[in-house]
Amino acid sequence: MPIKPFQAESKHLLDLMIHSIYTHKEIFLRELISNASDAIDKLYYKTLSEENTGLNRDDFAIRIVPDKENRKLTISDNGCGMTREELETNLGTIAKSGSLDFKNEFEKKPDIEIIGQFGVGFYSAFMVSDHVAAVSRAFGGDETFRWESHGAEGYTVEPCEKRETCGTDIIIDLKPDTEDEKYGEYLDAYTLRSLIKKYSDYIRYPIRMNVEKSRLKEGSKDEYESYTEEETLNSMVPLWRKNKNEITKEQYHQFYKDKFMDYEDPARVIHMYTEGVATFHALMYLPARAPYDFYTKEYEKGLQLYSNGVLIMDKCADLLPDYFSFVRGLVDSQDLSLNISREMLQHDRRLTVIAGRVEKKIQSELESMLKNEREDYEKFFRNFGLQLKYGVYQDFGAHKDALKDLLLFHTSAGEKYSTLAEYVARMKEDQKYIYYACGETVQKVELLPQTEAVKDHGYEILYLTDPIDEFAVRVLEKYQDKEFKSVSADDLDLETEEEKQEAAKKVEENKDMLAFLKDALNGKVKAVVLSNKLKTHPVCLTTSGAISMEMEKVLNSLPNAEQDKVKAQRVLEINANHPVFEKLTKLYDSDREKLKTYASLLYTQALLIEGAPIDDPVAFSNQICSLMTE
Ligand SMILES: Nc1ncnc2c1ncn2[C@@H]1O[C@H](COP(=O)(O)OP(=O)(O)OP(=O)(O)O)[C@@H](O)[C@H]1O
Repeated sequence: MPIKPFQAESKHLLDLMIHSIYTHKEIFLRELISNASDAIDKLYYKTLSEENTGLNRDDFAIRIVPDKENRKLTISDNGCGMTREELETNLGTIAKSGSLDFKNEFEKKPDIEIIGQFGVGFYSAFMVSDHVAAVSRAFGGDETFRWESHGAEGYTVEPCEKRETCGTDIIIDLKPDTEDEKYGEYLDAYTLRSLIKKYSDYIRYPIRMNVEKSRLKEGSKDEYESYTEEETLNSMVPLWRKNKNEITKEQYHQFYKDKFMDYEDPARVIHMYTEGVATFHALMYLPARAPYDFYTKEYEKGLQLYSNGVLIMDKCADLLPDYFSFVRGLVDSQDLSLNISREMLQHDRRLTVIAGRVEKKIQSELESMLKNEREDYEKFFRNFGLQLKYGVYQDFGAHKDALKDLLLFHTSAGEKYSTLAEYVARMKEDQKYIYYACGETVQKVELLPQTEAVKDHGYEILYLTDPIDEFAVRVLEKYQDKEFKSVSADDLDLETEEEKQEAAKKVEENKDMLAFLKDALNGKVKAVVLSNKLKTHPVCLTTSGAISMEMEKVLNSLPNAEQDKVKAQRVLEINANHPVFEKLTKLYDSDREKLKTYASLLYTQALLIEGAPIDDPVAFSNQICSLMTE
């Protein structure tokens, strides 16, 4: 029999398994049992959709056969089985949808993380064995084939003695025991039983094993005899259908990690049962960190949908609003028909009711987390807060009321995150607005000259550092009747009447020079004005109209922004109390050519402070140099 080589990725993975120092080798059993259960599931679907399959749900089972004498462990199922071709493609290659991601991640991680993250499936058998065989007969097929491999060099497939029913036996020869690893333990009934309880208790088909027992000999009072009896080792009740108080935290977490391929425990478990218009169980999780593809187009949101314990859809997107797309989990309802099509499902009123309940539950869990486990919530928010902010903005603000209290912001008050309610509670008595300032990072926003006057009044400022933030705040408009106001707005309303009059006087006195500066800037700004925001800095840029500088940056960075670039209407503000201003007024009287250069310099400086691109960096540098050499 010629040995066929494994596909490159498979070989890589196999090598990893064979030389694994992974401490949880026992998971091989879970992986093989879950494959067996998947294979039965596939066949079970057939019994639902096709008539006269001759199959009966009660006949389905997984069998574990330990053979101590020959150091073999067999995991058998009477599921769909595999044809010769399927044995080759399924076991000779990594055909999983995640294989590409696997390839990319492969190089970077130690084996522990790979094993945990990808649920390496069938090949995990090679962690405990040097020789693995799969004997399989496909449903509807007449022949049985034997796939076998001694490891990374390749595998063979050949016909063999016919199995009685369709299904697969995975036969593994356990490695010899070493000082550190007692592979023989996997033949021990006690070990097998506890591993199955630990990892595979919720498998929906019975996992059976012949167990040695002893009993009093008939007619005897003290003589015992041993006998074997087949026992079902798993309780079969899906975890989500059990009572909360019967489930340990570890079980919840293990279930999550197995099912959703995460190697970290989840941040939170949400388990609910509802009766009434829609009766359903839901088991949902907040991941501890955003999946690597979460903020990409590839990420698909959705909950698994079960009808009475049978999976009918893997990612039912209609069950989750976009702003909760990070939630992983499942919904199981007896009200939904097994054969319901995707199209029909979308219009199913019960599904809408379920989605509504699920959404409310997630919201209230997040609220309670924010209130009672602040640190956890902040960690959650760092991962997924962006999604909530998109939610506020989405659909013209339709969901803003549900989400506004879940938002956190950095503020000028210190390092801690703040909710809007906390900000408002701290507002000074005479403070009319919720002030905000935008920039790339907290450090950069902190340095913005525009924040000077607001801070000078002792008012706190929200620091908006994500591109979506300002859009979200604009959609919110108000919080507890307090309007949001950008520190760059021209109507900050911070001055007293007296200060206002004085400012108006100064504007009047300098209006010709301001008009000259504006002209000198050649259409780059809508106006040049005397600032009411600056204390120590000479200039800053603000905007008039709906588009701010930050929004200009965001909108122009969108993929389709190439043709119609958005431009904020810029206003150059000058600090009349700064020595530079005095210089400007002098130049207005003595050297207007030079004043033009100064106007250009000040404008470029303001752009730099704002983190906006400057038109001509070389000209700017030349201007500075000629000033230096004057
Ligand atoms: N007992 C079995 N009966 C029928 N097909 C099987 C059985 N075990 C494995 N297979 C087939 O081999 C394929 C590869 O199995 P493997 O465990 O490596 O990956 P997977 O089950 O697809 O993914 P994962 O285990 O990571 O969820 C399966 O997708 C399935 O088609």
